[in-house]
Amino acid sequence: MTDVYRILTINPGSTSTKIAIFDNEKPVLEETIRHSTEEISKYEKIYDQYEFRKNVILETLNDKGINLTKLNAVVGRGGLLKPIPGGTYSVNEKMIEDLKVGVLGEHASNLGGIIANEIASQLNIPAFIVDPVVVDEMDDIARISGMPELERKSIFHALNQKAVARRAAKELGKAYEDVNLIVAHLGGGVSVGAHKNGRVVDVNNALDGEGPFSPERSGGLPVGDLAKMCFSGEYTLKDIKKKIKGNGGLVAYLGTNDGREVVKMIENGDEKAELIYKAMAYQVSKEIGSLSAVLKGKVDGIILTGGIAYDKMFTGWVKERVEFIAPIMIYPGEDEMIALAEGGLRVLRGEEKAKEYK
Ligand SMILES: Nc1ncnc2c1ncn2[C@@H]1O[C@H](COP(=O)(O)OP(=O)(O)OP(=O)(O)O)[C@@H](O)[C@H]1O
Ligand SMILES: CCCC(=O)O
Repeated sequence: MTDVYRILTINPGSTSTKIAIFDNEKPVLEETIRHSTEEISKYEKIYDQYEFRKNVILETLNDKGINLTKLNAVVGRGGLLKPIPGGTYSVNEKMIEDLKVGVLGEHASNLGGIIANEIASQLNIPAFIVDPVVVDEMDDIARISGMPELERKSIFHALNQKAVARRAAKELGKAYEDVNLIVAHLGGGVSVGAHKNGRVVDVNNALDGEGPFSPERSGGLPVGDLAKMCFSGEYTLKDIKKKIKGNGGLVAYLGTNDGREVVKMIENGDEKAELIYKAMAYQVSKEIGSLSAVLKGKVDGIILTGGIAYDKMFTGWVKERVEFIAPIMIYPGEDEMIALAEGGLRVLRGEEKAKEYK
């Protein structure tokens, strides 16, 4: 009987691949392998990066003297699969197929399950993914957009949102299933979710033009004007998509996706930077307010997380607008690596059965 489970976790992001080794919940290795634009931009599709990313992971583990045969499981961040409820999933053939083709689109995390599976199958141990970006627990009422051809989709920072929500529930002395929380993940993308008794019943699609604008995404837009722009003949579909995701938000207004740069601009007296950064906080606050209506005002806590939650000026602006709703809890950064390990551990310990992706 194994007391200590050793788990390798893999989290591929747009500019880095994070890996970690955990002995149960204890991290024994945490590495962020950065990828330069030159390294990444030569690959047309996310799947084309597979060999490159797998090799840098294996080289890093080798350099750190990690004996792979001691691993009990490999857990990857799941990608743009078909919509599924939250939880831990065994990697299977169907999942690999969908991740390879990018059944719902291209995202670096599509490689998480594929690489986890490759490493695990060589070692004859299980491979899992946990709470991928397509976790979909939305209420049916939240799917209605106002245009029957377009259904709202749940695509968000599910892994970190669920992890910090569980942490907050614990701090409130309750089970996640017994609380109502609003979680705002403030990263390169921004997602704000209503967690009602353990289910994310409404959340903005953080990848595709919904919710607040973010460091590099436009968020929701005035649609009539957007439609005119699309048919003006000045832009291709690719141009417009890039304006929504990649070159939107802070990048479009201020030329940077780095919140720390914006803070410096404001400290140097840049009034435009202050207006735009404040507008981002204003939109995040409005989104939180709208989700308080989703939860009928019964909100146990509002959680601010992600990289921008390190910035006290930004969280202060949000706090002053929404603290009348519920207590504010700030968890800067993300808990993604430990969340991956914990998802694997719950299954290895028999506390939860791994779900099957169909
Ligand atoms: N102290 C800080 N002050 C202001 N902004 C910060 C600070 N630390 C990090 N950030 C900003 O947080 C953002 C990145 O957040 P995070 O690392 O959560 O995003 P990501 O992992 O790249 O993307 P995503 O969370 O959307 O997957 C960047 O704009 C970064 O500059
Ligand atoms: C949508 C969640 C992940 C991201 O922002 O890239």
